[in-house]
Amino acid sequence: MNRKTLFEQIKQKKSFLCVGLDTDPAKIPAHLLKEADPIYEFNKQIIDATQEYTVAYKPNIAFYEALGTKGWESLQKTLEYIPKSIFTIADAKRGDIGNTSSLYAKAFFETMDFDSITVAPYMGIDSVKPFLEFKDKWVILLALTSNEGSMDFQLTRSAEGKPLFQEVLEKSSKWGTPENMMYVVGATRGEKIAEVRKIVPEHFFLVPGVGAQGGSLKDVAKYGMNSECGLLVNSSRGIIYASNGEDFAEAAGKEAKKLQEEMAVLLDKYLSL
Ligand SMILES: O=c1ccn([C@@H]2O[C@H](COP(=O)(O)O)[C@@H](O)[C@H]2O)c(=O)[nH]1
Repeated sequence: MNRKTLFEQIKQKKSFLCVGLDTDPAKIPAHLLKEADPIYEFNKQIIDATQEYTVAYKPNIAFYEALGTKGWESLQKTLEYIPKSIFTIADAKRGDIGNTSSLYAKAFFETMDFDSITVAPYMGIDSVKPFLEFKDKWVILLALTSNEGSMDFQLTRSAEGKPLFQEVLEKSSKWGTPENMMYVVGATRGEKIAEVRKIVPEHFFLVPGVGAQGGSLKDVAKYGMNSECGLLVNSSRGIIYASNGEDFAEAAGKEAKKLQEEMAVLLDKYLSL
């Protein structure tokens, strides 16, 4: 999917919500466990209940690969079930020497037809470039993550006082363009999002950390929105585990709707959509 189509979807749905499919067999409702593929059945019902409110789905690949062959099958079926108008993110956090990255790109962009993949920047340009060679596919590079440990490296400063995340943004933004590269920026970092926005004014940000991790949607919009929205805000557990009873899909739909309604207000406020 290209940037224009993504922005059209955001305007049409008045939403920049990404629903995270972090589907854990230990957390899905008991009545689904009798199904042949409980993970797929859970995802299918979550997708049915939330697709009206969301512009992206983000399966976290760890939850599927931990289950071996069956997990990969559930992932493939889930991907095929997601409507083509909705942006898909393989949250796989890959990146390796060039020839290996080429095969990761082939796995997620050709063998599976994801629109985008999260990539770690640590190994540098040759580990990222192979993902950028696919038309209308996206690299979502980790820039400033939502976890505590982001302080260990990302926020440490060079002798000149520049934080590492700034170096990553400045350098990597020359590898691709705002048409094929986004950045992960955690919602838990509040006003830091403004610093990132100054360095990369045009790029989309994938923003995890609202919901279960406590980040503020209002702050994300205030500090991060640009003229084409420029945000995909993810919530995983806050939506998909809103209930663990038979009403799980309905409860997920309600949570997604609540976030979409807040997003519609913020889009009106900052973009007059
Ligand atoms: O900085 C990051 C990068 C990725 N994630 C991922 O996003 C979701 C968040 O899930 P919640 O349940 O909404 O907290 C999850 O898949 C993480 O691996 C992140 O949280 N922070």
